[in-house]
Amino acid sequence: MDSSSCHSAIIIGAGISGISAAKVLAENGVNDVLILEASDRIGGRIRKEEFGDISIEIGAGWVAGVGGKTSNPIWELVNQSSLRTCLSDYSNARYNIYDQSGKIIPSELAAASYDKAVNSAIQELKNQETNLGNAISDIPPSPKTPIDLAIDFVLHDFEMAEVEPISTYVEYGDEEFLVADERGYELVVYNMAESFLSTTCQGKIVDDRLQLNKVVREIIHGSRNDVTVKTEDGCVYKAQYIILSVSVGVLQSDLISFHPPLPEWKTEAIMKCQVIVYTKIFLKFPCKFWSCELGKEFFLYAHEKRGYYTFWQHMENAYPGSNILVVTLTNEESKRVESQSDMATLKEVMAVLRNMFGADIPTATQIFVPRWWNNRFQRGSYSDYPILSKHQDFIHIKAPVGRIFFTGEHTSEKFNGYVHGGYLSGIDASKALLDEMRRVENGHNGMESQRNFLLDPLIALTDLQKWDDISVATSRLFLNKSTSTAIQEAIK
Ligand SMILES: Cc1cc2nc3c(=O)[nH]c(=O)nc-3n(C[C@H](O)[C@H](O)[C@H](O)COP(=O)(O)OP(=O)(O)OC[C@H]3O[C@@H](n4cnc5c(N)ncnc54)[C@H](O)[C@@H]3O)c2cc1C
Repeated sequence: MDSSSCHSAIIIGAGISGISAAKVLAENGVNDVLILEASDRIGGRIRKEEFGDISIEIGAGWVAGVGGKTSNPIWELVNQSSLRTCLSDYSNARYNIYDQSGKIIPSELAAASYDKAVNSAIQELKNQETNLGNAISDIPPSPKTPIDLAIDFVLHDFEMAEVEPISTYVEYGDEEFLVADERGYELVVYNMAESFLSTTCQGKIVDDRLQLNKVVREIIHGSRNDVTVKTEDGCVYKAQYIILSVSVGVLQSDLISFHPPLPEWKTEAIMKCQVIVYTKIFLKFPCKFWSCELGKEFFLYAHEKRGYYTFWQHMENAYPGSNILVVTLTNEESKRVESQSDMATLKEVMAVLRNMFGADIPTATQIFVPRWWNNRFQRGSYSDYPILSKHQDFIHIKAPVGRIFFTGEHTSEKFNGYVHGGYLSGIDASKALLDEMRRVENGHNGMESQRNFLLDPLIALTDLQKWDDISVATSRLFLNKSTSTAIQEAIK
């Protein structure tokens, strides 16, 4: 498959959404798909690394949402791949809080602080809902003490479902299973890819339809018949359609330029979406010095700086005898640590651990600090929408622009931020593309198909009643004259 041919579709990105999209197309007879992936592997944010004789998950680690009435599709894929998993019970974390002198905070105090944090989060949510955010009397006091800050961090940065219902847990159940398997969580993506791409008997993918190390830099989508994609190494590809599965962090960056530029409604939706940086730092020790009793897997460190090496997990349940601890940072702390040397981070981490467990503990022999923020193919860990996000924001972030379809976890209204969100969004995007291909095949001309693409976001603008308003919207969509005439006819 050379770069001069025009493919039915090019999929940009080979994370779980790109691969699930490609699989659906292949299953529906669209076989001349080309997948362009910037890195040297598939899986994207599902990624294992060898560390201290085990496989660590530096990206997604858990199947979140298990045990409910409906089965999480990722849980099914994990089981079909026979991946070993381990139930995570966070309920005790709030009672395992160490202060800076190594004392465990009494459980009554911890429970009271937790209740206070939940109540104030609920109050804050009510304020937002009733638009009373400015009423001084209703603003809950912000946490100040180390224990309140530690609990606030866990409640908000770890999406504990006590405050508002989270679709993942409502729909699929509230259990979480850590993938603890040498083959890695990414096996799910590899198995999916191998179901439609050729592989060697050693399981290596050798199929021209997957091109690794292809960094897409430019998408030219002005033509009415095809789209042109240019990569960093100077290659040019053409396709009838594009499925763009890069993260919202990448869309917010200048890695890919669009000619003509994306319409304003699309760029607004992209820029509105928040990106969370979530960093799991792995530490290998010559021996254990922490408790491995039941209910002690997760523990917290209370410090006057919010999120300063707060959330800890030992890996003995997942990998007995591994002597590995994991500490999780988010957002500003993640960015701060990404910008310093691993040795500087090790020094900070050891000072924290010595505060908790005493001066005599051994220094870690290995450290692994993932850098999701500085990775130009990610620019963050996952999307996060404000609790009261509008349905319309999701419609816009997902809506196609001409021949470009959008997918990825950030396009999933219900499950953004999760592996299953990425997986399901890939299926959705391909189904939408297949519908469009069928419409064209059934004799609708390009104009009508274009009209369908462009009406989707218009329909979402529910306040648009009059043609005047539609005209404004069509100009925002960068329509040419003939296409806007088609829309005018369509709405008569
Ligand atoms: C640290 C961390 C922890 C997480 N923990 C969990 C968890 O426990 N449970 C859970 O359910 N989810 C978790 N997630 C979220 C989950 O990993 C993601 O939601 C999901 O993997 C996203 O898949 P995707 O296909 O949408 O995007 P990606 O996996 O990011 O795929 C996009 C692909 O596009 C490629 N790309 C980018 N730019 C270009 C370009 N210019 N040209 C070509 N290719 C490009 C990238 O290299 C990447 O392979 C976590 C994520 C992170 C980072």
